[in-house]
Amino acid sequence: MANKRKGDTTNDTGMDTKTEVSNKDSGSAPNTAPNDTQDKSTQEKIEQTHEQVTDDIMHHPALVSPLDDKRIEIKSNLTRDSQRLKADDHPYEYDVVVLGAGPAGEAAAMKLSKSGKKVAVIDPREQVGGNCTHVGTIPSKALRQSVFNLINYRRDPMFTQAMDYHQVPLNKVLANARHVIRRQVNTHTRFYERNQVEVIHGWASFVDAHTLRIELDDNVFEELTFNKAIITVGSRPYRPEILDFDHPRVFDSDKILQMDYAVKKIIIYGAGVIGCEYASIFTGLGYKVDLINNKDQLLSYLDSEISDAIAHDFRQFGVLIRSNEEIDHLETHDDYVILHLKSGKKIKSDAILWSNGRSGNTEGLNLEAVGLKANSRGQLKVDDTYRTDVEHIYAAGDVIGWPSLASAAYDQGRCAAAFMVGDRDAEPVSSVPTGIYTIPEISSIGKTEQELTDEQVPYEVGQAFFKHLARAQIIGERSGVLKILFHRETLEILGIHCYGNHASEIIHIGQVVMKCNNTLEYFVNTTFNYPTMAEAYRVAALNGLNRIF
Ligand SMILES: Cc1cc2nc3c(=O)[nH]c(=O)nc-3n(C[C@H](O)[C@H](O)[C@H](O)COP(=O)(O)OP(=O)(O)OC[C@H]3O[C@@H](n4cnc5c(N)ncnc54)[C@H](O)[C@@H]3O)c2cc1C
Ligand SMILES: NC(=O)c1ccc[n+]([C@@H]2O[C@H](COP(=O)([O-])OP(=O)(O)OC[C@H]3O[C@@H](n4cnc5c(N)ncnc54)[C@H](O)[C@@H]3O)[C@@H](O)[C@H]2O)c1
Repeated sequence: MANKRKGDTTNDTGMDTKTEVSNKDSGSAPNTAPNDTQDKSTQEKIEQTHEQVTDDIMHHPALVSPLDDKRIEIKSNLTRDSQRLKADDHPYEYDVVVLGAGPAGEAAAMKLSKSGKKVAVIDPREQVGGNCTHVGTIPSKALRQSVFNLINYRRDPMFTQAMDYHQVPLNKVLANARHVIRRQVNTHTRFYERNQVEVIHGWASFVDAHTLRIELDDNVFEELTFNKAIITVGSRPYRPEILDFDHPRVFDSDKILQMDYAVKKIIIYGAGVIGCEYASIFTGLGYKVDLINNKDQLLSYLDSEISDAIAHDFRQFGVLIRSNEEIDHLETHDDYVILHLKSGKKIKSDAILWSNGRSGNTEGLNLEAVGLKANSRGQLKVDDTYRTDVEHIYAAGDVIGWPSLASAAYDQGRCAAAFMVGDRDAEPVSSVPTGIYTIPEISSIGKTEQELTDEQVPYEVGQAFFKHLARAQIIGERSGVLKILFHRETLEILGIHCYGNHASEIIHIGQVVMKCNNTLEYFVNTTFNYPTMAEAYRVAALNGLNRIF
């Protein structure tokens, strides 16, 4: 539970108490003030709130809801007025500075603030949320949802006939994503405001072990001093020198969000998570896709049955998977590109999306000034407490490499801060589920069949195919499977692998059961709602138990 501090304006439900006062003023809440003194103080509070509302509008003119033109209520002046005392004994301006306002930075800042530290978060973007909100997880998932809806409309005979379906440019399909981003920014801005974390917009680089230089604008710099720092600067697409990303037909996962023309055919180079998710998005939009994989299997770290299933479905939807291939060079023309592969193959297409890896954003940090060095992918090495080789500097999120997921980045940031403030129960992030938002989704936790076979663990498999589940039939899910791998003697659950829509949600039921050290019998001895997708666990468990003799 967070420490409640003087000046904290949130109550225990997370609601803003000043907003409640404002509601009373507008007559929407019952007036229960019992005496004159309280009436007077309520009136003062109302006036203060009105002053603050005007102040907020002046300082955050952009924070107006796009849907109803209502000002987003935030408490901007709390940060400016905060008279927070530094908890630590040191001569610096801040207890901790956090470099980067993505999920890792935000979680670190919230934990530090709630532990009573004076914190500043620095990020060059005008808005918080990091690459996750602006170019990564959020836009790609919102885009996927729009495409998913489009696919369902097209399958429905009622709409197929009514809709004159043409190829739509990607940036048009992104309209919904823009709303989601805006809402996410508003939500996260309030978190910073309410937790009195100062957000400074600029590029940070180290001057020495306790000083940062911030580029606020072109050639406008400011310096600040700090006792400790957490580096959460995230990552960006890796751009090999042989490609010209300024060319209008050459894209990476950031630039693709601006694609303003429709294409018929696209090459996706790199069949990792980003490449596979975009293969689903593009085929959903009706594009033909050449997916270039430098390995022999798609997403080879997945259970091979699941990996085979996605490859099979991709082919059905018009993706041509080219395995064990490597780029030689790319020929660019005004309205097409030709990819030359080392195997001698040539592929002509309207555009190319390069989705082969990411690099940590450490280049501009002047790490030498603090005695740190990033690896060849721009990533920093940390120990189990997220501490770098320099004692007072920690790092979390994409910049430390594995697993490079928003889900884990948030937990890593919080844990890094917890270790920094000396929480006894802090634990490093170790077990992370996979959630891949292809169409259909893939999600898994624990070991794969290949791993268990290599380790000579006597396991058994329980399966449930979605097509047999009542709920799946009702909602029209035709493909999908849930696989539970369990120890055939102890019935311990060793791995859960799910392929099909809602897989990324379904997996968490199994994750909890695993985490609580329940065996496969839990799913048989527990009554599930019917009809649900969760019923897949009961079906799979029974299927597995029937294999035991
Ligand atoms: C297309 C795509 C889809 C994805 N989908 C998913 C998904 O579905 N699920 C999932 O869990 N993960 C997904 N990810 C991964 C996820 O987005 C990242 O793991 C996550 O954003 C990492 O968070 P972070 O806090 O480490 O950094 P980021 O989100 O990268 O934020 C870092 C911030 O630091 C700032 N910064 C950089 N340099 C400096 C500097 N010198 N000074 C100050 N600030 C600086 C950056 O501007 C940025 O705002 C996806 C990624 C991509 C690219
Ligand atoms: N749903 C999700 O969870 C989701 C969705 C999209 C992206 N992501 C995250 O984004 C990250 C990037 O995904 P991806 O598909 O681009 O690639 P990837 O990390 O899967 O790697 C693709 C290939 O590029 C190579 N590579 C990686 N970084 C490199 C670098 N800096 N220089 C040279 N080669 C490099 C890798 O070895 C690999 O062969 C992944 O780590 C993934 O976790 C997650």
